[in-house]
Amino acid sequence: MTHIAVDIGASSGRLVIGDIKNGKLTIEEIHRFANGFTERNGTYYWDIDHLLTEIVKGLAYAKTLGVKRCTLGIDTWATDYVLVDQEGKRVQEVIAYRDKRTERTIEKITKHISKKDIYEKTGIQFLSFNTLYQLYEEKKENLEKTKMIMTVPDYLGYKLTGCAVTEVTSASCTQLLNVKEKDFDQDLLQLLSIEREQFPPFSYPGDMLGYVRNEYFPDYDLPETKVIIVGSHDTASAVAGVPAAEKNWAYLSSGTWSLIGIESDAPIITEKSLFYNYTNEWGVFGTYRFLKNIMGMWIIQEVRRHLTKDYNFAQMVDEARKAPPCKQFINFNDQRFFNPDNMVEEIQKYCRETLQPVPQSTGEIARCVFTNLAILYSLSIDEIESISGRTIDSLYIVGGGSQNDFINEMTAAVSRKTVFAGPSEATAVGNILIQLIAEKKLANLQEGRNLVLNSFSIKRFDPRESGNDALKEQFKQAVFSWICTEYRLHKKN
Ligand SMILES: Nc1ncnc2c1ncn2[C@@H]1O[C@H](COP(=O)(O)OP(=O)(O)O)[C@@H](O)[C@H]1O
Ligand SMILES: C[C@H](O)[C@H](O)[C@@H](O)C(=O)COP(=O)(O)O
Ligand SMILES: [Mg+2]
Repeated sequence: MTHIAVDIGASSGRLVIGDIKNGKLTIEEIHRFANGFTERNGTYYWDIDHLLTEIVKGLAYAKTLGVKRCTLGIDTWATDYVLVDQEGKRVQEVIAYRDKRTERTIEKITKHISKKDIYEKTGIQFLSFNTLYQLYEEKKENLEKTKMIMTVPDYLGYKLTGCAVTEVTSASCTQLLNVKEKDFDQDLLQLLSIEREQFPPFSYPGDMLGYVRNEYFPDYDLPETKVIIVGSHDTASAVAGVPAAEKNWAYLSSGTWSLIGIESDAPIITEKSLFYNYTNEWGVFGTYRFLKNIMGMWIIQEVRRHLTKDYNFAQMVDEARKAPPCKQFINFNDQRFFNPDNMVEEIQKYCRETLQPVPQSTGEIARCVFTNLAILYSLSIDEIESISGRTIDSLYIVGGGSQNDFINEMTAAVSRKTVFAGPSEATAVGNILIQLIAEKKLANLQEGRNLVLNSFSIKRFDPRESGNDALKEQFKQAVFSWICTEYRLHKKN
């Protein structure tokens, strides 16, 4: 039996075939496609039909490779949802989380229920685009027409199999689940005038969803495909794919977003975790992903989009290395960087406002982005250690961003932690691990993680290496200018 992962992030999607051969986990990307949102009449939308078509195309291609039977797992980004009416049709197109409709919604909702109460109920970080806030802004007539509210990965599974579920790792990111009651929180649903029954029954990683209904796709010759529920939230699958063998490790799922955190057997919901805005997204097999969203490679993706010359990401790293040491601190988690019209101009404007040198060249801007992301990662590790009481010995960076050795080196240098980088397709790898466990080819997740460690080349960055001394000097400069920046910002306000 072949196993295929569908991993769709904000910038790209891919189908990856995986299996265990000669004691190693082998993966092969068989189909990759672009993802992204477009603006129509002032609203940002995903193209969900495009994503479904690309999944089916990838399955048809697998058939041409000789795959007659397979299992399939689907993971995507979280928080966005699909409204499905009585006939099984979409009530409206799928709005993207970077849409501006929820810019002020947290303020509106916290007039009815405090942040402290919401956090104590859900343990979920406050992101302006959480499903709770999106549904608050949803047109009432749309919700009245809605029979089922589904997250994006659950909707894709439904369109393939006809089976409707609410997978818990993705559902937890809605900020609607009561972490003690392990179900949707009635107070929050009431605030939205939504019934619990509008969400399909829960499903859990390792459950079987159903078979792809080939009759739904008469134009394609598809393998017999059994869909298995994985960590439907891509970050849940990414964490599952982290090749950690020892204890006291943290992860950084580095893609469009940087998700940095630890795996916990219980939620961590304290005054401090609320203050630093950490979340307790549900993980696979009853774990919790205690983590924080950092703006991530979105920043460099948007910088790249506004450059006059076309660079690939490896070239941007080369340009950064050639540039002089970074002389400015930018808190890229500032909401102004969430979806500005022009990221290059926004970065330069921030530096002017905070009386810092303004980066001009591609290399200067790229170095500024990478340097400041590494600082934010290192600060987060400090926060995680302080909140959890754990000592973090190593940071596993996985996802596309794990290929950025400039950031890997810098993060090791300033965090003083050993950094392991890879696999870049950890999300797809974790997705496949869960399928292998469901198919009894692996006993448990640790066996899977050990297999990943022994199957992929994982780079190691030691904080004590001499090459990092120069970096530490740069960081002293950057952190000093950050302190000055924060002071200037507060003085200004
Ligand atoms: N060769 C590379 N060198 C450095 N960074 C890279 C490279 N390839 C990809 N990246 C980084 O990985 C990011 C995409 O990561 P990925 O995990 O595929 O994102 P997502 O899942 O959000 O679509 C890119 O935005 C880029 O910053
Ligand atoms: C909006 C959420 O925070 C987002 O889903 C994030 O958790 C995530 O899934 C990031 O995935 P990418 O692969 O797009 O970085
Ligand atoms: Mg991703």
